[in-house]
Amino acid sequence: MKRVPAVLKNVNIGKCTERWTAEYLAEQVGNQPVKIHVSTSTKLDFVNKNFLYRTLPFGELIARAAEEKHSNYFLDEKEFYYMRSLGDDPRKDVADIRRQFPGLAKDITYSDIFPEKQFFSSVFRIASKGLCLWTHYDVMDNLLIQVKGKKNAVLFHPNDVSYMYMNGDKSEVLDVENPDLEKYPEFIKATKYTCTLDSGDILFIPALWLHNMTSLEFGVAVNVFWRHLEENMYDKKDPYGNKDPHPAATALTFLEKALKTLKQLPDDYRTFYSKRMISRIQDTIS
Ligand SMILES: O=C(O)CCC(=O)C(=O)O
Ligand SMILES: [Fe+2]
Repeated sequence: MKRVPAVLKNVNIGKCTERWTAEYLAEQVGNQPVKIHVSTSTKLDFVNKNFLYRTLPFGELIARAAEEKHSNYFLDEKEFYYMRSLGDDPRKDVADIRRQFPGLAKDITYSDIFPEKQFFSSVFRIASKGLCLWTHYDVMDNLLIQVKGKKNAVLFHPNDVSYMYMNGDKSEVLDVENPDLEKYPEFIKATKYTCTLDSGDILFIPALWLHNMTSLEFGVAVNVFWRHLEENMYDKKDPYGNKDPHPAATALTFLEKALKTLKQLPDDYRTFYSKRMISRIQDTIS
């Protein structure tokens, strides 16, 4: 399989496309508590933390995420909601819709695009209309199944990562449509790939491709992550599927150590040796 992003249309994903109305979801799942992000802004900002973590009964979350003005709210009658499902023990376990939402899992079939033994997690996602999740990368290959609601997706090739002002797995450029180019001048060099997903569409997001999503309508999605590399490459304690593969994580730690070590030198020497290091790294890039 060619590992480039693609939108798959007209794939049979089961009964979910007809069944998953807000009412049906609430009825099937009931009132089990779910962790959510709540914000008065549509653009979640992980730098300035413009959102709260809260817990709601699932039925209540669905009702609120499907409406635009709320009579019950945390911050404001027009607040926005985002749910990303978690594992049984969120610090250790990965999300698996078959375990946390068995009443819904029966309605969705993901195609046999990868062998079950490479399965990593399946994440149930609910979003208010308008909500935009920050640009980030995941370390697994991913099928994002947009069951209900239109969604805009923006993707960037992994080779553009140096223009993305990364902070761990997230980009500090929060508004990729109107970026602050004084603060992020290199971002202009990044190529944006965009698409709109309709209800029932599937987006293939290969590992390391940066992406962000904006829900144009109340959105219900399930995404499935699976391993592309050998199992032993991945961090065993990675509930979100965003920890860098072992060799990458180790190399990044060495780099931080190297930078700290160079600090012992006066500026002109540090610059000289930094440039030598950059040349060595440059040589390894294919
Ligand atoms: O659809 C979303 O809200 C985010 C999806 C995402 O980041 C993913 O599937 O990896
Ligand atoms: Fe993602």
